Amino acid sequence: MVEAALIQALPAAWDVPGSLRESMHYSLMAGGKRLRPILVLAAAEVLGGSLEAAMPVALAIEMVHTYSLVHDDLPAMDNDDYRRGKLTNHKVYGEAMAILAGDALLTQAFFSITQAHKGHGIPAERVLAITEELAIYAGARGMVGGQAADMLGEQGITKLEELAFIHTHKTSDLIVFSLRAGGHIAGATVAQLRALSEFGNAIGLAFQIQDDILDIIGDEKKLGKPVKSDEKQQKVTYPFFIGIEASEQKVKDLTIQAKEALLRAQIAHPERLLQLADYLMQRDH
Ligand SMILES: CC(C)=CCC/C(C)=C/COP(=O)(O)OP(=O)(O)O
Ligand SMILES: C=C(C)CCOP(=O)(O)OP(=O)(O)O
Repeated sequence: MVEAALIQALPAAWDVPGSLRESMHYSLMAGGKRLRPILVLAAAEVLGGSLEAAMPVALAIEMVHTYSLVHDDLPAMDNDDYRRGKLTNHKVYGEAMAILAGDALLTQAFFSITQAHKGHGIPAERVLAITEELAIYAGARGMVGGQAADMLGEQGITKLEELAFIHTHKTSDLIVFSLRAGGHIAGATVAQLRALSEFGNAIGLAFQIQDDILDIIGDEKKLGKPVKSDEKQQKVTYPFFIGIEASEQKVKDLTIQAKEALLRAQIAHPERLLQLADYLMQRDH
């Protein structure tokens, strides 16, 4: 469903310069795992919300995530040549167009969110809450702040708490947003939203630690991006601090913690989200 909707997210009728459209389309359709949009849909589903109405928000978060990866790969940041098994955006379209494609995807995400109200009748106050939360979780107080702390910290991080701050904002915040946004679509209560946040914070941190473990022991072909990239950039990660075995244990503990948070909330059928937590922990791709 997500793939089919993403293909239509940039209508041909829109008057957009050709190479900008191509550059946006290239990264959006490069075939990621679509984890964040799936979390939006799953959170809406477990709370009895409509998947169709959640879709514009699911697309929005994939646009924000894709922009963040296009910019993360730039020479000024991680300077990576491959992403999702293909050449990175700037390697194909040049740095200027990669920056602009990222900017345009971020802006387009806010347009997409409005369509949950305009096209699907989700009450304006819920869509307003989603818009406000996207600005917070993706911006300076969220993902951009986490990325900035990552860049500023690079080799100077000496405490696990500093690393946890980076991971929480760089990675968990978009995951938390995705879950809460699905909750808002379905009209979640404050307690349910809190449980979704706790679940998201725990699986988000587990996901980033797993990503850093895979950077050491993973298979480049399965991952679609170069391994040993953290070592090359001398990045401080959980495996660097506490070793691979303790990091693997931490991923397991966080997954249990995430599931417990969800089970404490009054959600009749949380199965879909519980399955996703297990999938993330076991992922090797
Ligand atoms: C505002 C910006 C640019 C945010 C980027 C956020 C982000 C999660 C980047 C990927 O992290 P990573 O470098 O740990 O992952 P990967 O190994 O996929 O590059
Ligand atoms: C936060 C991290 C670790 C960046 C990569 O995210 P994903 O692993 O979800 O990337 P795609 O599947 O979307 O390419």
